[in-house]
Parts: sequence; structure tokens; C-alpha cells
Amino acid sequence: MLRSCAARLRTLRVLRRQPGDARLPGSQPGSGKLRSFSFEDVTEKDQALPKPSWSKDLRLLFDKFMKKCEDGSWKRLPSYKTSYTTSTIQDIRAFFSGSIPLKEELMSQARLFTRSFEDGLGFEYVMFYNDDEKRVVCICQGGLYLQGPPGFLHGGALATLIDITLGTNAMVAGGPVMTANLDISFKRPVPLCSVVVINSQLDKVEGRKFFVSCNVRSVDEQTLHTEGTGLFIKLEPGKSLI
Ligand SMILES: CCCCC/C=C\C/C=C\C/C=C/C/C=C\CCCC(=O)SCCNC(=O)CCNC(=O)[C@H](O)C(C)(C)COP(=O)(O)OP(=O)(O)OC[C@H]1O[C@@H](n2cnc3c(N)ncnc32)[C@H](O)[C@@H]1OP(=O)(O)O
Repeated sequence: MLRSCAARLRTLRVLRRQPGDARLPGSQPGSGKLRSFSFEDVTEKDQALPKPSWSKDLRLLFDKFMKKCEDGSWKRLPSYKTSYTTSTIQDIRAFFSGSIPLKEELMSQARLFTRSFEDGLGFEYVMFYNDDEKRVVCICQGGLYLQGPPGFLHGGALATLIDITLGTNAMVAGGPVMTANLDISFKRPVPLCSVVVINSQLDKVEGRKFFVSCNVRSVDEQTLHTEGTGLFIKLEPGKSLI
């Protein structure tokens, strides 16, 4: 989760970064006491870019959303497998007031779950964010290692994709969050290796509570596969998780 958390923060940093600004959102006034660290700390390859393992549908959708990015209304969110410098891990530990149970040497080996498969066999996805509309769209393709029912995507894999999409929506709006509740209605199974679109919307913010909903549709929009809602709680800097 922490890998996911910090990777999302890096995504946020890229999203909100102004020229000459190398501070984390978490280091902004009121959101924590993280020191700034440089953009150059991020040395990994951005995973949210076309790969040979992508299907034609995923490429076409990617191109369509990249066009929407041209006028600045939408932004592509970069995504990493994550590997952190020691100082970054220290910042994360400080944010959680030392409550991360994993030892230092294991922390540096941990990987973001959704980016841990070989190209094309697991989760292939890209998210796009529209600030005005408070929407995050995730275009995704679930590979052969994500099978549930024969020939179909595992429901837990789809729930994961929904979680990270809704979580990203809450996080770009409010900073570091954790999933408190997910409610998912599976309506039609998703064929393995097919491409679906997760369309999410920030519905309401009440204090630290971020309510987000989504639907999951086929590329041609004809099939409504799934609907989901989530509650995400903004984390308080310095508050222990355990
Ligand atoms: C380089 C430096 C980087 C620094 C990085 C720093 C931080 C990064 C951290 C996070 C970034 C995260 C990004 C990831 C984004 C998405 C998540 C990815 C998916 C996951 O994989 S994530 C793992 C699964 N997730 C859990 O493992 C959560 C277990 N849980 C908890 O850790 C706590 O539960 C927590 C933290 C959620 C809240 O705890 P808390 O102590 O902060 O807040 P509290 O309990 O006071 O609740 C406040 C108000 O929310 C209401 N509320 C709470 N829970 C509710 C529920 N379930 N239903 C309805 N209402 C609920 C209360 O009723 C109250 O409401 P009210 O204020 O009205 O009374």
C-alpha cells in the first residue's frame, strides 16, 4: 500500500508541479511536515506509456485521451513501479509517525502491486485527470495472469483497478488518502485481455471524507460491466496507522 501511496504522491507532484517547484503536495502548508525533495529523485521509467503488449484498442484510447490533453483540460498521470531513495522512505516513515512495520531493506524491495507483472500479463493501465470536472478516467487491459472465471477477468483484479482509480481521484483532490470503503456491483464479466474504461467522479467531500463513484464500460461503451463507489479518508500527517 505504501508503495502505492508514495507512487501516487509522485504522480500528484508531477500533476501539480509548476516550473521551478519541486515540492511534494504532502509538503504544502497544512498537509504535513515533509521536506521537499527533488524531481530528479524519480529515476524510474514511466509505466503509463504505450508498450508492445498493448492491444490496438488500448492504443487507440490512449491516443484519444492524449488528444484531449492538448488543450490542458485533461492530464495524463504518470505511473511507476517505484523505487525510493533512503531519504524518501524516511519522509514516508515520518509522515506515518514511524508506524510502518516493514524494515528498511524490505521497504526498498517492495513494489507497487499493480505494476509487478511482466508487461502485458497483468495490469496495463493509464489514468487521465480532469480538474474542472473532478474526474479520473482509467483505460485498462487485464492480462492473462488476472483470470478469474475461465476467459474472464478476476473480480478482485477489477476491484483493484477500481480502487486505484477512485483513490487517485480522491488523492488528486485532497492529498494522501486511504480506502475506507469500497462497494462494487459486478454486472457483466470482463473478457480477459479486453480493454475497459473506468470513469470516476468525485461526488462529495465532507471534511476528511472523499466520496467517489465510477462505472466500468467496454471500449464501445455498449456494455456496462461494473459500478462502484468508494469512501477515502484523508490521512493526517504524524498520525500512526496502527
Ligand atoms: C516522499 C514522501 C511521501 C509521503 C507519503 C505519505 C503518505 C502517503 C499516504 C497515503 C497515500 C495513499 C494513497 C493511496 C490511495 C488509495 C489507497 C490505495 C488502496 C489501498 O490499498 S488502501 C489500503 C486498504 N485500506 C486500509 O487498510 C484502511 C484501514 N483503515 C484505516 O487505516 C483507518 O480506518 C483510516 C486511515 C481509513 C481512517 O482512520 P483515521 O483514524 O484517520 O480516521 P477516523 O477513524 O477518525 O475516521 C475519520 C472519519 O471517517 C469515518 N470513517 C472511517 N472509516 C469509515 C468506513 N469504513 N466507513 C464509513 N466511515 C468511515 C469515521 O467515522 C470518521 O467520520 P467522522 O469524522 O464523521 O466521525
